[in-house]
Amino acid sequence: MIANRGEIAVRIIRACREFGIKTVAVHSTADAEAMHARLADESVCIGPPAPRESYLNIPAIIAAGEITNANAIHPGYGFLSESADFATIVEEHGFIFIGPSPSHITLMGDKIRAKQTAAELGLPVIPGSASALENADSFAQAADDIGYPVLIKAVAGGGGRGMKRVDSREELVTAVATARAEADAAFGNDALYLEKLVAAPRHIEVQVLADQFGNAVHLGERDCSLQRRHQKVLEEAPSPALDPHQRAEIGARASAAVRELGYRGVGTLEFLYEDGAFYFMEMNTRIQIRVAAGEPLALNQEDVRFEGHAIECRITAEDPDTFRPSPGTVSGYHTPGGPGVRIDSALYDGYRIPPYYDSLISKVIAQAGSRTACVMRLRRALEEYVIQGVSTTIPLHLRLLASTAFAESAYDIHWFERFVTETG
Ligand SMILES: Nc1ncc2cc(-c3cccc4ccccc34)c(N3CC[C@@H](N)C3)nc2n1
Ligand SMILES: [Ca+2]
Repeated sequence: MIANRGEIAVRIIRACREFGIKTVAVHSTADAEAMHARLADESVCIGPPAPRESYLNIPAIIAAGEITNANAIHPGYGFLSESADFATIVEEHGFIFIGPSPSHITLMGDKIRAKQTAAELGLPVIPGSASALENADSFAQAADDIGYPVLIKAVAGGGGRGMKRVDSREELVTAVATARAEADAAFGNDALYLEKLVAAPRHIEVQVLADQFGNAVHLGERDCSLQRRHQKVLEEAPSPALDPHQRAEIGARASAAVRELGYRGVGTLEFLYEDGAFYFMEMNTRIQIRVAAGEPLALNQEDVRFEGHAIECRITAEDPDTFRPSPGTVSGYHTPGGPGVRIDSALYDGYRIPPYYDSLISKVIAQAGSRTACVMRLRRALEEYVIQGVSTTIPLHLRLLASTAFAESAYDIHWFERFVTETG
């Protein structure tokens, strides 16, 4: 059973069908005609459109698993995928949770413990306070030790929420008070800590694969620096910023850390990268169906080859200049094709994009022998893609691919937000 919707639910259903695994979809009343509900072997309505009454409604999701006799629940990403409570309840009800263990989710949800664990595993971490800080004096002392500018972060935070940049001693007290109130409101936990600000980094995600027999390999990295308000806009592999030596080095450290952690499954280790230095940020983990079935890895690091280039554009149903959401009926739909082009989407001709959920509607992925060829192929695919009836960010992606900064891969995590402001 897939406790999710949209393109990720479609992708999971496709993977299951190729293994001959029966699938159950859950959907809100707004998603009764959605593709994931149609593709699955069975589909169960779990409530009204509001996420807290449907895709975040744990009792309704568990009940759907019970009445369909599901034996495993896959959370996808977002929604309940990083909720330790959900993972625990799923396992308590006798379902396999196809995701990280509740203890791993809890560990990675506590940003201080996650950093301590990463450091113990030999990963480079961002200089900062070893624990949460209480009063203004301890913040002032820690900030003087670290050196301004510093970043105040919520221990229970993540995804960019609850971070506050502080450039001088004068701003510190107010910033701490504001950050504490925001953390309490957002996470019900006002614990804060301090880190040295990494001013203009790239965001690099290293993919690792491990089985429970102690084998772990890394599958290279994705550069996810092009983002807006913590939503990825475009991802590419390999990162244009890394040379083969750096790739091998950070990959080896990531797979060694996962091996040491005794972790099994597919995992992503997120790093900030600046001036040749990596800094561990967080670890996202998934369990692949095969590894969940307990099969040993069929490959070792020497078998892993890095060839060519791949770029993924994440298309949203938003106005390409104002980013105002643009739900509505897809009145005409034609997907690009040809060699090296993949479309991951739940759209179809006549589909009604609901206003209740996040605006990602499609991922266009191009692969080619070089970055230049990949950009040409991706542009051709985006120009071929027809989505009528709603606004999409396809024009913005074409502008991004045509920009000099992109061609020269001269961008950091902040560049895209400036680019849309200047050229919007
Ligand atoms: N010490 C220090 N310096 C700079 C940082 C910059 C970010 C950050 C800030 C803004 C956008 C980002 C996009 C991708 C990755 C990181 C960011 C950051 N994040 C964003 C979400 C959360 N994973 C941590 N932490 C940082 N920490
Ligand atoms: Ca993450």
